[in-house]
Amino acid sequence: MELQLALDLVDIPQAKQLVKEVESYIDIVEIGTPVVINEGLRAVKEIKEAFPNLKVLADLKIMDAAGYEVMKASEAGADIVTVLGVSEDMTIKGAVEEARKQGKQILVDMISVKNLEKRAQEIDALGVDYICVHTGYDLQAVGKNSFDDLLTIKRVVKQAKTAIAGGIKLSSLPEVIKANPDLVIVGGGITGQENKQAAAAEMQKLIKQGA
Ligand SMILES: O=C([C@H](O)CO)[C@H](O)[C@H](O)COP(=O)(O)O
Repeated sequence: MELQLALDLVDIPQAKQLVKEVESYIDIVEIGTPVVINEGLRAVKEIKEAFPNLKVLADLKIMDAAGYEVMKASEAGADIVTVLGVSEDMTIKGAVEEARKQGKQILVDMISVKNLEKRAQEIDALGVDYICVHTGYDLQAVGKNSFDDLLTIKRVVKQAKTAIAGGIKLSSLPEVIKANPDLVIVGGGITGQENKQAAAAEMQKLIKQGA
């Protein structure tokens, strides 16, 4: 099980400082959608250059023109690029095709997917690398989480790795670990803590011990 740090509400210098603090405790650093909106793919490039040993995920949440966008994110240094599960199969196929050409990976974000069980099976058959259940900020604000959704994809996904994102904190991490996803994505659960290094270290410890 891997740990991904999601960076959403920072600029590039703050992102570098944050990653420096926690780099020994994480496997993947996510350049979050708001960072890409504010800073562009330059943020992906600068973080990959500064931390070549970490995998970098570009959270583009692609909805169309995936081949082109995966190509641009790959050129910037992304190892993994996100595409939305609600997009057309053609879009997801285009993303996978380009990722294969570039030697990169695709994570499909299932945010806002209505029939999760059916769509997860369809997307799994398209050859993506990760399928991720995700409760975004707007639903987190009304108390939702993706723990049941994780159990659903764990049951039906056969090829892809499984991932979970959205509001995961140290207190809820043991419940997530019990469901055994391949990837746990944490933003505010680390970046919102006073001692970010301690939070990341504790999360890595729980993940390594399996609870
Ligand atoms: O993808 C995300 C969100 O849509 C904003 O871009 C976050 O990176 C993801 O939710 C993880 O962050 P936390 O919810 O703060 O753990």
